[in-house]
Amino acid sequence: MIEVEHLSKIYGSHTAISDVTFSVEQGEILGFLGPNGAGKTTTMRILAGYLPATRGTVRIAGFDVHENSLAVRQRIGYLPETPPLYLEMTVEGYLYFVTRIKGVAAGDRAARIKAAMERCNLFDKRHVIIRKLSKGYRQRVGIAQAIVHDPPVIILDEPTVGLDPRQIIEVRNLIKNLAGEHTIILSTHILPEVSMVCSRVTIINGGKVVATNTPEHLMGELAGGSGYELEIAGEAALAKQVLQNLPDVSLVESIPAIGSHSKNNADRVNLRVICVPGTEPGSNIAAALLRTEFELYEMRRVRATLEDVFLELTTEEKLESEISLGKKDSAQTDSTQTDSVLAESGDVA
Ligand SMILES: Nc1ncnc2c1ncn2[C@@H]1O[C@H](COP(=O)(O)OP(=O)(O)OP(=O)(O)O)[C@@H](O)[C@H]1O
Repeated sequence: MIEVEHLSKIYGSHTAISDVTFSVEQGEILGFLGPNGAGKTTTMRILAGYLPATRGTVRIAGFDVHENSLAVRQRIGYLPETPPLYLEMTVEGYLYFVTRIKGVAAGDRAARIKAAMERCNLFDKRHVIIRKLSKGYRQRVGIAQAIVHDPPVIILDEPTVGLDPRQIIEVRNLIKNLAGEHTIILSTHILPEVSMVCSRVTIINGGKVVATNTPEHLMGELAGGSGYELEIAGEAALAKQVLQNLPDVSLVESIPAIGSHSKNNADRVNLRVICVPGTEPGSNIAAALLRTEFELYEMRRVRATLEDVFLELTTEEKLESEISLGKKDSAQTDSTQTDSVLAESGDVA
């Protein structure tokens, strides 16, 4: 439904995006994720036909954005970072105005406006002047204007930015409910938004696409899979040898004490076992330890998160050649660019 190929945009001497390629299938929600300045808004504006690309092509529903701009505009709904609202109009009056400029047939307008207001939970506010609405309601009006002509494709640029946690949940639910009937591309720098709302994600950094896949695949493959943390009594070197020989175990390493008992018992050993992505050798690990008469005091699952993937792909300095579950902490400390992303993700999760 959306095909973006080798897209570049150069502002003067500054390359904002370079060779960006991805596609969005009919009915799916693609998250376009990247840190500040990565090129998200530039890409969204080119997709929506508001900005010409320097190089590359965008096709929406089979139409080239550059060559068939009008046909594309009729088929997309676009919510820019700042919704284009006329503050002195009522909600209903504004949506009526939008249906007129989007070319909705006169006989269909009332029904389309009612459907959009109901979808966005705005019906009770239909006679209210937009200036008097809260930011959350204004965002709903922004989404209503993007869907009022029932476009097959919806482009949303940072749709939850500046909203409070309750409004964020409402807007995310609204977006999820639009999927299926509509194809949606959603730009964001908020990690939980992607896991909660999107079926696939394209990660952009420094104007370049660094990964495209499902959140689950990215977490499983790129962040090195999941693992287990163990507290046992016995000799660390021997335990490592036993565990390293098990199928589906890719790495065994010592870690600092994971519980207070560990700190108070000199014979306790703490280990992290990293597994081959997609495998679950937990029961084999426990059985092997008990068979070799190690005492097992604690065993817990550690899963890689989308944050691990995001940090790995968007942190300027590569930390180590191999990603391991243990790298997350050091990555968070080293990355200044992604601190705000992580702080924000914590706020709203
Ligand atoms: N009109 C412009 N002229 C010159 N440079 C620009 C212009 N618009 C954006 N840029 C630059 O292009 C790069 C990408 O900007 P863009 O706004 O697309 O990023 P973004 O991922 O949307 O960032 P944010 O999350 O902060 O909105 C940035 O380095 C930005 O400074």
